[in-house]
Amino acid sequence: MSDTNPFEIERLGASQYESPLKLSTTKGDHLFNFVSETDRLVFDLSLERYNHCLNTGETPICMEQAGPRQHIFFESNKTTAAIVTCGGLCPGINNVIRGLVMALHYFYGVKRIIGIPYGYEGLNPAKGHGFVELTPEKVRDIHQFGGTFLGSSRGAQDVGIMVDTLQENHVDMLFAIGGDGTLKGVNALGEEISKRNAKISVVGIPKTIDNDIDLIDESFGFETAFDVASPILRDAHNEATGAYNGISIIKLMGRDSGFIAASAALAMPVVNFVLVPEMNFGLEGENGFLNILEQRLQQKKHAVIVVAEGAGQQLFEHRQEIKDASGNIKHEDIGVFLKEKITAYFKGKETPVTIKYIDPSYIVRCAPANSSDSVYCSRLAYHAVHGAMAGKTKFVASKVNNKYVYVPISEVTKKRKKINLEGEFWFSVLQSTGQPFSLG
Ligand SMILES: Nc1ncnc2c1ncn2[C@@H]1O[C@H](COP(=O)(O)OP(=O)(O)O)[C@@H](O)[C@H]1O
Ligand SMILES: O=P(O)(O)OC[C@H]1O[C@](O)(COP(=O)(O)O)[C@@H](O)[C@@H]1O
Repeated sequence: MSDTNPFEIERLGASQYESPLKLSTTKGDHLFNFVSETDRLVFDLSLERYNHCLNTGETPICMEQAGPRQHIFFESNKTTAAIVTCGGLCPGINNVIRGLVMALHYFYGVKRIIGIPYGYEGLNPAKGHGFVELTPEKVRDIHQFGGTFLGSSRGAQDVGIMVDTLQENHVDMLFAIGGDGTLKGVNALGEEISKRNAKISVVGIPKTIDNDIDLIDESFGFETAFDVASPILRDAHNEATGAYNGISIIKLMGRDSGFIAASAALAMPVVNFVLVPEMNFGLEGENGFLNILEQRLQQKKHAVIVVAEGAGQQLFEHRQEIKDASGNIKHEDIGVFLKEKITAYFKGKETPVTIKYIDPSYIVRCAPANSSDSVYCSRLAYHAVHGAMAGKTKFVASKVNNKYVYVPISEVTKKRKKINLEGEFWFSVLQSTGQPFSLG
């Protein structure tokens, strides 16, 4: 946020050009419904956040209504835009790329759009990836596919070198599609750009299937993730019921937050246990997971367990902290661990069980976006372009309390969003599964 007014989204300068936006209809041309620049709002605090601010005296977060501005900062036909995708894959990345290119080209007449290959690595010339020229023809069909058309990467790059690359290539605006790490990167790029007094707008479009970005309603692709996971759970249930004391264990992604596992279990209510990183559960003893599972088998003769990859890490005795190239902790394999523990437990009791272990993590992550996410991705992309063209910088385009808004990047990277184990969402999961409130 700017030093002068903590409520404002940063701007590169005063908007100077008339927006070229027009909508043609058979009834004649009419202008877009522009969002007034004086309509800066501190709005959309949830009741929970409102109470938090009241109790702590914290300043409410400024969000601006997203949408086209009548006066824009960049002269469209002299503008160069760049797009980069970083971090793990997620359904909908290609829809966002496509939406950005179409909006830049058709809404504003931006002629030069470059794709940065392989994440922030592509902004380091030493890596030799070059650039990809992006046109409407090139991106026309990419929304039909999962993954990212541009490629992605993890790992730190020198911020100074990246800004050098942007300046040397006359880039006016950079759109970075990524999660927590990417957005921190956008912020760092924005700081360096300000130091150099350069007029480059940097914009984040939050992406992660873990749905762990703070403040925003949901990250795109998250809904597709549990949509894709649902039939897998259905079939895992068929496997479990097809054998006497059948147990299916399905591992889903969720490094620090268990939203995919919990939502998938609600979407396909055949699940009996959901284990998420937010829980601190034990295996042994009367209330331990193994005993509760045994009771379940005695009553129903089958069980379906969904486990998020970051769950139960406290159960590993000699845990080594291994990190990926970006510094994210790589968790021990809780799925395989549970399978072994359950096998050993029932063997010790001479109880026959049939265990099926299913890990669809990467299949879920690289699926194409479903219709609902496709709508969301297009709208996010259009709003990101409107904000950048108006000269706003260091913001994310997103949806908060069901409204499209611009939020200062620094506000969404302060902490990760997690399931509130005292909240209605988690209680619904417990009610749906019949799982006890605490395990062990
Ligand atoms: N504080 C930071 N400053 C600059 N770049 C960062 C920062 N944190 C992460 N990055 C970079 O952002 C990229 C994506 O981060 P990563 O954590 O892998 O994925 P995600 O964006 O999905 O969380 C990586 O290239 C990483 O080095
Ligand atoms: O194996 P990879 O590609 O490093 O990714 C694994 C991680 O990526 C995710 O899918 C998403 O993580 P990011 O938000 O950091 O992109 C996590 O659920 C998972 O832990």
